Amino acid sequence: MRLHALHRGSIHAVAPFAWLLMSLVVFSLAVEVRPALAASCTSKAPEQIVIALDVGHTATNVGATSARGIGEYAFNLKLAQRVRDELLGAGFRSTFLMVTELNGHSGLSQRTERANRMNADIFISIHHDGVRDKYLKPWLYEGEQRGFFDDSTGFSLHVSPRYPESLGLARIMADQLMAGGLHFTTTHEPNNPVGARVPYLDSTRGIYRRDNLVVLRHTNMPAVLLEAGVIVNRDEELLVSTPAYQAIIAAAVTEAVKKFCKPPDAPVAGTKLPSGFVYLADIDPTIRQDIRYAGLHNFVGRPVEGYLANECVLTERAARALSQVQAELAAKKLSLIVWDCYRPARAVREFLLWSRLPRDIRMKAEFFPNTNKAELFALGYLAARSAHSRGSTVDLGIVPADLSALAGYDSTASPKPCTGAKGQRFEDGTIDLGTGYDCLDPLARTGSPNVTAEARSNRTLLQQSMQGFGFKPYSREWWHFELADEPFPQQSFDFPIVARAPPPGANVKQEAAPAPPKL
Ligand SMILES: C[C@@H](N)C(=O)N[C@H](C)C(=O)O
Ligand SMILES: [Zn+2]
Repeated sequence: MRLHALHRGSIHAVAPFAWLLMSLVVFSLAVEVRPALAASCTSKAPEQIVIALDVGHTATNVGATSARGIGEYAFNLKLAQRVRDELLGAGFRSTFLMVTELNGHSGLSQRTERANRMNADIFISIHHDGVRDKYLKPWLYEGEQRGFFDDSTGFSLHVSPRYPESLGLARIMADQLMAGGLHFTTTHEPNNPVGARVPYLDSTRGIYRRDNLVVLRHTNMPAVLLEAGVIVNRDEELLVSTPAYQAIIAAAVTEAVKKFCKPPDAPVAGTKLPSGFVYLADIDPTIRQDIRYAGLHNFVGRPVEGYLANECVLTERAARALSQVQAELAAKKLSLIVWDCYRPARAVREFLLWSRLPRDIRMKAEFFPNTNKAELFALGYLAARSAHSRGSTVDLGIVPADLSALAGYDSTASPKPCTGAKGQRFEDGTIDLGTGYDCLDPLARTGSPNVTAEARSNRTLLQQSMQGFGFKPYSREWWHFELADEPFPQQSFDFPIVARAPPPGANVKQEAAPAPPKL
């Protein structure tokens, strides 16, 4: 992929390529996370799962040029054919190779329209990586002047943050690629000038966040762009062309599709919760919910592992106690809002891994402006064995009962520190509680004298309301409460949070998938 053509921040630097840039980006950048859906393929037999394999670039607009002068398109086509054969061989009989002739924006729209029209379950765009032209070093190959860059190696995966399912697919794919012995590239990190300079969605797996790639944003299905290797690297160009390398990629993609569509441990919507657990919405639908770790607006800046739905799951005992708090607050024309409830142990592991990556500080400005990320666990803002995983702990605040809609989160807007005064920090609709939620800062200490008198009194109201029904507060975080008499005091759970079953009697229509159009 031609990198200079993809990075918004480099418009001036790449003026000659502006037309190409225009063709690859869309300018409506407000990011809205769509509700997590179970992958549509989980309920289908392999031969019914429609897979659109998009060959990146075109025969006349070839993308990056390899160290030996070959257009990226040729690499993409060959690899995509190899991946298609592997998928077909594994029983995915509805795999279609998408080759586009049109260049520019129309070509990109054509790709997404085709995939949408054919009701594809999965969209995978195959690419090979380059670097910005100005970082290429000259060399002579077979008498021709060529450009190379040997410092970059490895694969990368790119997804739009609007679709949590895409991130799920990318994570499985990255794991498979690494299990095949490949490593991911750090080329595209924000502070690496040679690459796309985009944030990670998962820095442990080489998954980058792409807000503005047409093929990822406008496809109506889980969509992943795979950069299979770096063809401006002289060794890697040779490596990616070998049947052995292509076989690893093909096997990894196929295995990822298998796991994504038939995950052994990923229950689909409506799967029964372990005994003793409930969906809070089934116990008290009046309690507002904004499960932050299921979306982008949290301190890691991405949906966290195990949070596949924006649903509060708790032990029944905790949910019933919370409902009593809610009834008491309703008399004051107030309501609870929950931000985190049961937390799968895998999410805690992800927090731990994330805290060890010093470069990933994208969310610092809002969530921990004054705290060193490496110390978040030591300082007690995060627990390595969290009470949340026992199912009776909840993070919550108070909103006016008549609050209409919660303000949307725009991840592209300038961050507002959570320590700012009400009106200056993110407007979460709560009464003034002194900081935003998950403000990992001394100001969030429940008894902090440094917040306004109104915030102190509101914290006291929250604390007294919760203590009245058996919850213990936590001195470091005004929003965190643990049920004292919890049913599972010694256990840590790790089941994923999935969507609730539709209410009984709901008319769920099962439509037969239309035959995919000929490409
Ligand atoms: C991170 C915050 N929401 C939280 O819940 N912290 C406590 C200490 C935890 O991780 O259990
Ligand atoms: Zn908490």
